[in-house]
Amino acid sequence: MTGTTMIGVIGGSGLYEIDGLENASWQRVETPWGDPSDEILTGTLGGVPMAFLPRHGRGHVWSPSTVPYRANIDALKRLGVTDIFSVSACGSFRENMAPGDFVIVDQFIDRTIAREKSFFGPGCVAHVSVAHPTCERLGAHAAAAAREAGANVHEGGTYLAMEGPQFSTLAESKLYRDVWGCDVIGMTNMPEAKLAREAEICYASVAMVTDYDSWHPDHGEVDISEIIATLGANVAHARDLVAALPGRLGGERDLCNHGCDRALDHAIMTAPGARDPARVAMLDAVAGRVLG
Ligand SMILES: CSC[C@H]1O[C@H](OP(=O)(O)O)[C@H](O)[C@@H]1O
Ligand SMILES: Nc1ncnc2[nH]cnc12
Repeated sequence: MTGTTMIGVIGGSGLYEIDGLENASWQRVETPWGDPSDEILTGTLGGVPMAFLPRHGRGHVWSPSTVPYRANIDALKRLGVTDIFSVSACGSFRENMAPGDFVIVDQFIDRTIAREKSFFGPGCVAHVSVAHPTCERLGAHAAAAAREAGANVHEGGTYLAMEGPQFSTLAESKLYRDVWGCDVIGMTNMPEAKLAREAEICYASVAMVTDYDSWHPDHGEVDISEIIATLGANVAHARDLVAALPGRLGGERDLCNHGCDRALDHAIMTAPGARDPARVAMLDAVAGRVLG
C-alpha cells in the first residue's frame, strides 16, 4: 500500500449535492487559479474520505465555457483527492446507448476552443500523455458501481467535447457520429480530464445519456426540457453509484497500475534553472511532487 484513498466526485448537470456523507461540511478552497465552481462538500462515506464539487455550482451558474476547470482540479488535489469520478449528462450517437443509460467513457475528441487547458505554460513547460485519458482501473470501478446502482451500463465510449453552449447542428452531429465514430457528446469533460492527468489524479468519466443529439431521425432536435426530465429520472442512479464507490475502492491504495499518479515523472521540459519561480509557486499542489 502506498497511501490513502480520497474520492473526488464532480457532479454535472442535475447533480449539485450528494447525501450521506459523515462529518459533512462545505469548504471554501482557495487556489492560484481562482475560485472553484463552488465550495466543496467534504466528509467520509463508508469510512473513506470524499469530496464533492458541483461543476456548474449550486444553482447551475457556470456555463460549460466558464467552468473554472483549473481551479476545480487544483482544489481537489489540494484537498488530497486521489481518484476523481466525473459525472456528466451527454447526448448519444448510438441507438443502443439510450436515454437513461450510463456510458463509462474511455476516449475523447476535444473540440473545445475557448478554455485554459493546462496548468503549465511560460516558465514551466510540461507535456503529459493523454493517449489513454481515463484511468482504466477507476473506469472498471465506475462500471461496477453503476451496475450495482441498477443502471444499464456501456463500458467504453468516445466522448466528443464541444464548446457549446448551443447544441450541435445536424451536419455536426452526423460528422461526429458517421465520420468520426464518436459515441456520446457533451460540453465539459475537456479540459477536465487533461487537467486531472496533469495533476496526477486518476480520472473516470461516467456519462449519463439524456438524449440522442440531433442525428436521430425519430428524435429530431435536442430538447432541454426532455434532458431535464431524463436527468431527474436518473439522478438517483448517479447517487447510488457514488454510494457504492467507497466499498469498491477501499481506504488504502497502491500505485495506479495505469500510471496516472506518476504522469509528471518525465513531463517537465523546462530546465530547473530556467523555471519561473512565480509559475512554479502556482504549481505547488498540482506538481509539488516533482517540482519539490
Ligand atoms: C443540461 S444539457 C447541457 C449541459 O449538460 C452537460 O453538463 P455536464 O457535463 O456538466 O453534466 C453538458 O456538458 C452541458 O454542459
Ligand atoms: N446532445 C448534447 N450535446 C451536448 N451536450 C449535451 N449534454 C446533454 N446532451 C447533450
